[in-house]
Amino acid sequence: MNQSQHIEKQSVKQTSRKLMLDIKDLRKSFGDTHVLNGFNLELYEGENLVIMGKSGSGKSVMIKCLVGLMQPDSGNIKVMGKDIATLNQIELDELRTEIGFLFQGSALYDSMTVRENLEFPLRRHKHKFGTNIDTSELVAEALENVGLAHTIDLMPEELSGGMKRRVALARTLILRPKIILYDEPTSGLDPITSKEIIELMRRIQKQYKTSSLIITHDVDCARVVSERMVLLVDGIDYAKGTFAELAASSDKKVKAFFK
Ligand SMILES: Nc1ncnc2c1ncn2[C@@H]1O[C@H](COP(=O)(O)OP(=O)(O)OP(=O)(O)O)[C@@H](O)[C@H]1O
Repeated sequence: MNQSQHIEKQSVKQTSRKLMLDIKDLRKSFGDTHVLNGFNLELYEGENLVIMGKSGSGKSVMIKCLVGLMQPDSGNIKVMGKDIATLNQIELDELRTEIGFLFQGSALYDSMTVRENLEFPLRRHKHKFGTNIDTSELVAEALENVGLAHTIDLMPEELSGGMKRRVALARTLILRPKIILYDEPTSGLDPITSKEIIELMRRIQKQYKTSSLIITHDVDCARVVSERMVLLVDGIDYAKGTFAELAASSDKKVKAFFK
């Protein structure tokens, strides 16, 4: 039993929905630094779940454990029902193809056109689509979905910051992931471009029915995009609930996120 003060008056009934991610009692320390002290998280099918935590609170460590890049000290992680600790490398790689990443540094390859940037993951994951796939059709469709069909033959240097982020999202979507992990999707963007990216994330989630885990410091992004939120404080899931529920909390540590 951890000492978290869950705020769980969730209006949406989650029990009947499929669990895409299920993290239980995750613990990870580096020497004397206890980063995760019993962190729990559930991501349901089709949901947008936002995680907020101060810088250095362990969000990246949690994501690394989640995708099998870091070994937790203890705890249990299930991705679409599969306990990742029991998977061999091939099974883990296969499971990772179901997860799309949009990280802060999801840079495009500068020496490749937009088209080539999008074809790249398709070539790497050919087995998922079969050998007869029409890559040009998939690339065109993915770009269309982020409103950038006209950029297909441009080089990344010819795109604005917001356009690059949208192309990176198209590159993630082209593999049809069931889960998308977003790490600070709006960082470094001006408010208007941030808003466009947030709108796009919402639209994509509806259109593709993906389940999304979104790490952000951006309160506006959290308000617009989240159905539920988890606050990571002191290495635990300190508070959970909708944006409105958490924003109305009188708890000092929760309030600090909404100032
Ligand atoms: N490989 C590692 N070895 C030692 N300490 C580490 C390692 N990885 C992370 N840490 C420590 O774990 C803590 C959490 O780091 P983490 O990168 O997960 O924070 P974060 O919440 O993602 O921060 P930010 O919002 O700034 O990206 C930090 O104190 C960091 O120094």
